[in-house]
Amino acid sequence: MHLLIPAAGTGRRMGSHRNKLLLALRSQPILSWTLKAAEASHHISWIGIISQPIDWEDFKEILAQVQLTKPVEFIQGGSTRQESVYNGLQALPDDATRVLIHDGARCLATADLFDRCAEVLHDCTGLIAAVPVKDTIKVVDENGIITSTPDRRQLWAAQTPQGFDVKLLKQCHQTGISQGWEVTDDAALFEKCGLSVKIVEGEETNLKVTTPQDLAIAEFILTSRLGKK
Ligand SMILES: Nc1ccn([C@@H]2O[C@H](COP(=O)(O)OP(=O)(O)OP(=O)(O)O)[C@@H](O)[C@H]2O)c(=O)n1
Ligand SMILES: C[C@](O)(CO)[C@H](O)COP(=O)(O)O
Repeated sequence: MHLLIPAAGTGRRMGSHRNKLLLALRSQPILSWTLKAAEASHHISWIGIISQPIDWEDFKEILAQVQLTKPVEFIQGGSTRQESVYNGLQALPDDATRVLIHDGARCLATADLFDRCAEVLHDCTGLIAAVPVKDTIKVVDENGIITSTPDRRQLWAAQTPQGFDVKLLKQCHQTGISQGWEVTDDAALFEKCGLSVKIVEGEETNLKVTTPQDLAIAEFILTSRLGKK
């Protein structure tokens, strides 16, 4: 199974002056943790890191340190996540029929989650990892007034990995470009094209490191998982 890792962001919400994936989490760059999980997955056989050339030197150092046994390629990122994934899809090897896409910033995803998604992807053309929403969610208008309270039983928080049939996802991205759609994940393109996307139970700990608070929480989760050493 081929894996694309969008890693070309800037970390604006982190307030970081560099790519946030270079920030340390338990003394190792955030991206190292994502790569270690991908390395430990039984199903992933090829990794494409979608990233900006300015980060390539640092990312190469991370690769040297993590000592991946799987083939890795750098793919130039775009100015949005959507553009970055588009570039990643064009760079996939010809034999890639299914692809998993996993944010570099979701550095706590386990190898087990990658493997469960890869297994489900044999029998469907679109899936995402997601968890049921625990909060009561309010829909609010521009005046700050609640307009509705959706039934929580139908709400799931989207995560990555997200997995797709490569040919279909390429078509959806192409349609997205021609229609001017701007989306935050690939499942949204699939949905807008009328294609079905299956939910795979994600992991509560699979947070996206977006803000300094997330980094502190990730540190806590990793320390509980690995011990204090
Ligand atoms: N042009 C972009 C923007 C984002 N990403 C990647 O998409 C994932 C999810 O994006 P996000 O957490 O929003 O990362 P940033 O764009 O770095 O953060 P921010 O939006 O706060 O600037 C990250 O792994 C990020 O590196 C990407 O590959 N290309
Ligand atoms: C793909 C994603 O991680 C799913 O939760 C997310 O949509 C990435 O974009 P965001 O704008 O940082 O939420």
